[in-house]
Amino acid sequence: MLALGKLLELTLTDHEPAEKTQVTPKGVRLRWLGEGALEVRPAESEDCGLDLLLSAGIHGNETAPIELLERLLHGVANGQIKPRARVLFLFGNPAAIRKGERFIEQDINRLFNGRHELSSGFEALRAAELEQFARVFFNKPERTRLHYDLHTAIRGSKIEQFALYPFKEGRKHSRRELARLAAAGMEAVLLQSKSSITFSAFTYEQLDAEAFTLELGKARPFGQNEQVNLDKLEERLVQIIEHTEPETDASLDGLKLFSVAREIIKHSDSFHLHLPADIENFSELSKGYLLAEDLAETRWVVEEEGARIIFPNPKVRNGLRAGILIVPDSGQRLE
Ligand SMILES: O=C(O)CCC(=O)N[C@@H](CCC(=O)O)C(=O)O
Ligand SMILES: [Zn+2]
Repeated sequence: MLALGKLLELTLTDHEPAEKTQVTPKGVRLRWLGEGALEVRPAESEDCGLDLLLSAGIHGNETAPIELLERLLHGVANGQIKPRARVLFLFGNPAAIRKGERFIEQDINRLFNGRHELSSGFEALRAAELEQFARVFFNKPERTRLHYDLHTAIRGSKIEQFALYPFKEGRKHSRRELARLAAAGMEAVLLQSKSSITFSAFTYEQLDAEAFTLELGKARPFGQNEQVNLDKLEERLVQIIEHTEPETDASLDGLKLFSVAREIIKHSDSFHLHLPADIENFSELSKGYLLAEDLAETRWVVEEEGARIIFPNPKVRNGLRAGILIVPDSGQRLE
């Protein structure tokens, strides 16, 4: 296998490859762009016009998606996968991946869309660098742009695999992309209703990519991911890369849709979340339930019918989201 196919090994050992570009016997070009960043380019005659960004390890302890990208890259480097799309592989937070932690100083996934400029430290610098990798990758006109940012969650979930679809004023969520996600094994999609500071929000809002955060199961250390079944997603990603994807049925039968009712923001150290520590994502909360309290007698009471909670986390920094309250969505505003 070409040495550049070992991007994960290079990243884990903080090693810069001697040879930055390598070409497979079939004319597929692999180019190392920097730490944790590798571009794959098919021969011009094979290129199907899709630019696909695959990122993982934005949170360093979310290893199943990192292992998935490594398998795909090995497949490309040893000729088993025959790319017809340009693909950018990114490992988001190499220092945190090496330590097996979500982040070192601060959560990179709260530093996009300009937030890194208001901050400092290496995670802010890395967020700026990731934005630049994405900006350069998606700068070619008249090509289709797609970004999947792969994650796993801190806690168990009543719905194991789901996507978060960013929001931009005046832009509609695509039914076709949702059908593609369903075919890739996603059981639910959360339609965002406001701008955000995550990586997928950046590529969606600023680079005009179709972009998603994919949540794929529970975060576990390297080599302990046998409970995270990524077969359907892997199969679909190979088809997207090879341009052999079957036409997807545009009906969204079986795919659950949700929208954000409210983001729960932790304002102070007095923030208290009234949920059991082991509560699962998508747990239902009844109307009238006192979800959280904060200083100045702030109270978060559930008012919505059919409300559920995802990503509850009282340990986030003040000013950041400590959970998302979601409600079922009819899908009427899809394009
Ligand atoms: O399990 C959790 O609490 C967080 C899992 C995770 O990392 N989720 C992403 C979602 C990003 C998005 O909102 O698109 C995150 O919180 O960064
Ligand atoms: Zn994550």
